Amino acid sequence: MVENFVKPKISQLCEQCHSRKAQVKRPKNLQKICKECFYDVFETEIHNTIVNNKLFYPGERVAVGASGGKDSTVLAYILKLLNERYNYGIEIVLLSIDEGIIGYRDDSLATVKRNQQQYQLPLEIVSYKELYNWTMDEIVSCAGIRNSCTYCGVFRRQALDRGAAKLEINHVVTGHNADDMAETVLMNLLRGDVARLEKSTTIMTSSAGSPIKRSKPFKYSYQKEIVLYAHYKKLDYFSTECSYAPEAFRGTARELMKNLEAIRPSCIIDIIHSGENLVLKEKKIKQQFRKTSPKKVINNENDKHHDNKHNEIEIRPDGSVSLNKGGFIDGNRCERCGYLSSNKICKACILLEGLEANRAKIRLDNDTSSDGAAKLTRTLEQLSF
Ligand SMILES: Nc1ncnc2c1ncn2[C@@H]1O[C@H](COP(=O)(O)OP(=O)(O)OP(=O)(O)O)[C@@H](O)[C@H]1O
Repeated sequence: MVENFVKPKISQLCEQCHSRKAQVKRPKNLQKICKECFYDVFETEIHNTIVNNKLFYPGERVAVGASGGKDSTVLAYILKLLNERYNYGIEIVLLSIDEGIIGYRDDSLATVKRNQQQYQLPLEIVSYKELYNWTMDEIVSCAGIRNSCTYCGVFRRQALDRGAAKLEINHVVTGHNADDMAETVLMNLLRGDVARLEKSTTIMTSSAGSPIKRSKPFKYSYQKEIVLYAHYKKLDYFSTECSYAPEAFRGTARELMKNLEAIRPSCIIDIIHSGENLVLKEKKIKQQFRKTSPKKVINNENDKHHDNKHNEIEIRPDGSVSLNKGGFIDGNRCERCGYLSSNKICKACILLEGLEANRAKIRLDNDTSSDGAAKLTRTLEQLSF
């Protein structure tokens, strides 16, 4: 990807400073500028996003969700730089989640550990294994690869919250960029998911029931510019894609957006602006909920103690999974794990329940002995339905 930008054939003066030689064609607007002006506009745009949206307050402790990838590496570098340059007065900590993906996350965490040394920032690592007693490798071998992004997404969101809570930090910043956001708008639009569409461009969010807010300082930063910045600044980042398949529909939306971007570079920002200015009529939201009736619902019949609505998982026609939200009540705690949740049972526990049941079934299927049925009964009895 970087190769497209490394040596642009530009033999003219920078359109910004008009003194140095132009070396970069900005992916965002195709402006031909010198390296120094590129650093300046890129950093200043992020600073403006932070200031205009009042993302931080002096004295605030902020955790950077650090995956070792390009986005979060550039985010940690730039936040440290801007904090010193503009005196935000924030304290920055790196927070990494080890999902347990051998050959991918172990390598990227090695990068984060080097970043910790390079940027002299504290680092906290929280693993799925310690929180859930499952690694993503175990989840995929039990539940298959198809819905791996759903499991990983739910667990990571909660793990970032739990990691931040452990550090007594209320604010996690992530490296989600303009491309990610435009993709999400497109996906929700194409799916007709009007409820999500309205929220998809919000710069600061929090899960219902959680005191931990999440923000995206790269909301307006193009992925290509982030890569370019990391490349010119020689930042140390991990560039391998996750070993498990990306969410199928997101991949399609990404492809569509890349094609649109090739014709019209501003389309990424334009899609975000469209999303920001979208106002929905209340009546239409209600109609939308009726339209998205589940194609298939996994429902735990054994749950006699809880309202079954909380345990529904909808499998959409595109193979993606959505969990039933039930009624939101702020300040609730999950009845199983005790962690903050807007539902009686948090999403992570609902997924874990399905995984445990699946694991028991797999054990039985692989068990050729005659007392297999009795063993299954005993295993199911041990599960905390
Ligand atoms: N294992 C992790 N630990 C901590 N934060 C994470 C982890 N995985 C993702 N994040 C956060 O979520 C953001 C979006 O992650 P995602 O995997 O969707 O995108 P990405 O483009 O690959 O990001 P990156 O280049 O930073 O890896 C990351 O930039 C990072 O801030």
